[in-house]
This record gives sequence, structure tokens and C-alpha cells, in this order.
Amino acid sequence: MNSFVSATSIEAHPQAAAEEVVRLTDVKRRFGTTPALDGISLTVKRGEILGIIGRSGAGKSTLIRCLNGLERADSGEIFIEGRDIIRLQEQELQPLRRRIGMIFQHFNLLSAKTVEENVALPLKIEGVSKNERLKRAHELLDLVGLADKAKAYPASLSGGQKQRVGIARALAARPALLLSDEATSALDPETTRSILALLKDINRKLGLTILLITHEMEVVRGIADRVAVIDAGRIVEEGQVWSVFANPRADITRSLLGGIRPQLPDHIARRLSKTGGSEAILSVDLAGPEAQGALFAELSAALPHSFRLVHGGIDHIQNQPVARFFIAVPSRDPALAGKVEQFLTARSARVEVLGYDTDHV
Ligand SMILES: Nc1ncnc2c1ncn2[C@@H]1O[C@H](COP(=O)(O)OP(=O)(O)OP(=O)(O)O)[C@@H](O)[C@H]1O
Repeated sequence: MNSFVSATSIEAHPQAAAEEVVRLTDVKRRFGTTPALDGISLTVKRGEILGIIGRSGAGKSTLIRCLNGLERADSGEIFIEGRDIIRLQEQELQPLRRRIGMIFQHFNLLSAKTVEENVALPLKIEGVSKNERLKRAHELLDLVGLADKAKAYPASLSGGQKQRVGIARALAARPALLLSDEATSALDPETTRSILALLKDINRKLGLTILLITHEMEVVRGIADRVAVIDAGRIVEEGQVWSVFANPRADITRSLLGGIRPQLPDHIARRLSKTGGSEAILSVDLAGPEAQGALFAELSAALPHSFRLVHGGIDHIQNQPVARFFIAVPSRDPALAGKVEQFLTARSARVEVLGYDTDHV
């Protein structure tokens, strides 16, 4: 048990202290007439990676500031390791802030200090001896793969290396929670993947709890266990990542998924008619074991006419197959699309008739 959690708070919330690092209940924060946070409730369990995704202006920064105590919520509860921080005095917030390590989009390293000094800084503030803090800094630089850069200055590092230093620094004081604020947004795709892999590795090795704030679904897809979608200060959708990817319910979630989920190609979407055409175009969404079975072969065998596979594929998220296909069914047999829908729905697929292709011959 860490020293931050007081005996009183453990008695008050024994289960919460053991399992939940973060719990927010109905948190509200308003700026004038703008409700930046409009009743946010969520939990982050120990060892879990929760992705919070939303567009610009959704309330992500306000949420971070309320979590680390830089901003006061107007109402609700914010429990960090069993303590409600909304009710803490400013001086009581100081030890709490040390329980939260942060990494940022622009790294926020001190340019006049070496890599090892940057990493050791949180320990210097805590009064840890120089030997101890350098020892810890070197352990952490080893962990993030930068043991040979201890004496370098940030200016000589690549963006990915700077973020590795940022991660090492965030871990120096052994935080209960790592708060990642758009930490890969300034990095190229390959470096982003390597930083996400590092975060996942640290999460596995140290059991570190991570709250990942981002506007990119690719980041959530890469490493999060669960995702919460925030829009206009509210959580509009929440669930395991594979399940939300397989069955996004909110429009904003579908829109955020747009870039990484198969979409009907534009040239086909443009010529779809609602009333009639030579083929009905159907979208088929499914996840789990059915998504990788011989579904289409079985469908083909069950139908009197053949259909065409137009577009789509199978992704694997959290080791779960998540499939999305578009198929074209001839409309000369008016009952055929209905039979396809019935066959696929009976196998837990979600099927939607998007329209009729007016041009395909
Ligand atoms: N200090 C402030 N004064 C007035 N309005 C604010 C303030 N901070 C945030 N807001 C408003 O609250 C809403 C949420 O803002 P917030 O910065 O939390 O969103 P965000 O999701 O972090 O956006 P971005 O990704 O662009 O940083 C916005 O409408 C914003 O204009």
C-alpha cells in the first residue's frame, strides 16, 4: 500500500482503494454558459489502460486538469486511489499530484538539463539523495531503451527519444497513474507505434495504470483495454475496445472510427440509389468467432444466386476478430437481400441495406 492513501480513506472505500485507481462520478465543470464537463462518470481499474477519445473542444483538457487538481470541478466526485480530490485543500493536493505521472504532446523537457537530470527531477523535488535519484534515472532509461543517452541534452534527441525521456521522467516517482495527454500526436506513425508499444510493455511489466487522452482512434486501437468516447462534456459511449470498434453506437464514435474502419468506396457510395438498381449493397458487421468462420461460403451455399464481395476485411483487436464487409446482392430476385439479412443476422452479424447500385453491370 502506498503512503499517499490515508487510513481513513481506506476504511471509507476499502474496495475502491484496492481495485480502482480513478473513479469519477457525475463531474461537472462549466465556463460561463459552456458545460466543458457535463456529468462525467468513469472508472480506471488498477493495471488497466483506458482510452478517452474526443474531438477538439469535447472536454478532454478540462478533464485532465480536474484529474490532476489544476482545475476545480464544480460538482461531483473525483476519487484517486480512494480519496476525493474535490474536497482536498491545495496543500493536500501536492502529494496527490505526485501519484500521477504525466506525458505530453510536446514532451515538456528542460533543455538546459541532461536526459538523466530530466528523469531524476521529480525525485529531486521529493528530496531523494543524488545517488538514489541517478540510480533510479538509469534504471528507467534502461527500461525505455535510452541507457546510452543519459548525458545527452534534449536538443540532440529525436521526437521519439524525447518522449521516451518523458515517459521515464513520468515514472520516476512510481506513480499510481500515468496520464498521457496526446503523447503521440506530434510523432510520425512509425514512432507513434514504437511509443505505444513501449507504454504497453511498461503496463504489462509494472502493472501500470494508464489514462490515455487522444483524438486518434488508432492510438486507442493500439493499446487500450477500454475506451470512453467524450463529446460535448459527456461520455457518449464506453466499452471494451474491440466491442466498440465492432459495434459503434454513437454517431461521433462512427465518425472517429471513419479513417480506420472499412468504408464503402466513395465511387460506389456516390451512385447508390434508395429506390432501385441492379444490386442491393449491404454492410455486414460482425465480431468474435463468427467473424473468422466460413461465413460467406456457407451463405453462398444457402442462396439460389451468387453475391459479390465489394469491399472490407477482418481486423484483430485485443485478439478478437472484428469484421466489416460490403456485399452486393442481385436485385432481380426481390427476396434475396432479405434472405441474406436473415442468414447473417442469425449468426450475430449486423446487416444494413445501404441502397441500390444503379450502375454496376
Ligand atoms: N478556461 C476556459 N474558459 C472558457 N471556456 C473554456 C475554458 N477551458 C475550456 N473551455 C471550453 O470548454 C470546452 C472544452 O474545452 P477543452 O479544452 O476541455 O476541450 P478539448 O477536448 O481538450 O479540446 P482540444 O482537443 O482542442 O484541446 C470548449 O468549449 C472550450 O472552449
